Amino acid sequence: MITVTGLRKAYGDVVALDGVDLHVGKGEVFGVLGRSGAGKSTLLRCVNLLERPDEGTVTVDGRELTALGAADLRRARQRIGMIHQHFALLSSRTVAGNVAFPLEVMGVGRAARARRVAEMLDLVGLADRAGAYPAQLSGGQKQRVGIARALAAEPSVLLSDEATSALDPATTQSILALLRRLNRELGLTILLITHEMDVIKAVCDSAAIMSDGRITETGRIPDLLATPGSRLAAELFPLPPAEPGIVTVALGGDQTLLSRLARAYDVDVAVVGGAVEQVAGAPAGRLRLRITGAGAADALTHLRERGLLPEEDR
Ligand SMILES: Nc1ncnc2c1ncn2[C@@H]1O[C@H](COP(=O)(O)OP(=O)(O)OP(=O)(O)O)[C@@H](O)[C@H]1O
Repeated sequence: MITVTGLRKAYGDVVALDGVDLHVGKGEVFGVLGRSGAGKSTLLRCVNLLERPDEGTVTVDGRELTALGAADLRRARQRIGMIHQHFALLSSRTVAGNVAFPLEVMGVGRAARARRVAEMLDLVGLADRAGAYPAQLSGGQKQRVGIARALAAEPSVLLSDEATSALDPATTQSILALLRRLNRELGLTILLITHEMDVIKAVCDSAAIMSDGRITETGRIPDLLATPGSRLAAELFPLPPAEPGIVTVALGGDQTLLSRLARAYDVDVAVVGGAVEQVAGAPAGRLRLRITGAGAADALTHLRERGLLPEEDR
């Protein structure tokens, strides 16, 4: 749905993007994680061409944006919604007026606009606040307005620029849950940038780490958890150094792995440490295990062959 190749962008001597390749599949929630200054915002602004890259291509929903002229680009951009850290609402307009704004720009008629605004406010749970002004809303409500506005023109892609960074933890979780629901119900593809691990854990199917204008790691989160030396896995699920005789097992979608292992190989499996949490709605993480008994070596071979011993080769 989003493909970026060889993206470069410099501001004078500062190289913000240094050859970025990225692919976000249709219906995926994809998170780009990185420290301040890594180039995340620049990447997001290049994806909808608010910023023109010096080199490289950006393709969204089958159209190469970097090859379009101004008028075509304006139309293509309508298929890309965006939400912002500080909401970027118009303070002189009501909630309904803010959501209607992109539809007015597109020339949608009054009746269709009103219908669509009501539908969007219903979708984000703000039907009763249509006449309120942004100053009368909480941060979470403001971001819901931002989301309703971003989706008003029925985009296929939503870009999220640190959308929960200004919100408290409980509100953050409710906004992330809303994004996940919109992803499921509307099939919306979401590309988000964040510096928060919890955001990645809560909503993302896939993630990339960005550092100094480059993507250093990318993949589906369960795959990264099973990848030797993965920095993302280590940051998502930090574990102390392993002791001798203890193995680290990646836990992905297979929740009955350990009981089946114990039955099949006649081994005892002791959990001596680990970090497991809900990742995009399913349990995932890493476990530290001591596996003993007659079939221990075969059990380890079974895990190794399935690529579930990510720390073994390090
Ligand atoms: N308009 C600009 N003019 C000059 N330099 C810029 C501009 N935008 C970004 N930069 C520089 O490019 C680099 C990457 O910035 P960018 O904002 O993309 O990083 P980021 O990962 O989003 O960080 P943050 O989370 O702090 O916004 C930084 O060194 C930044 O100072």
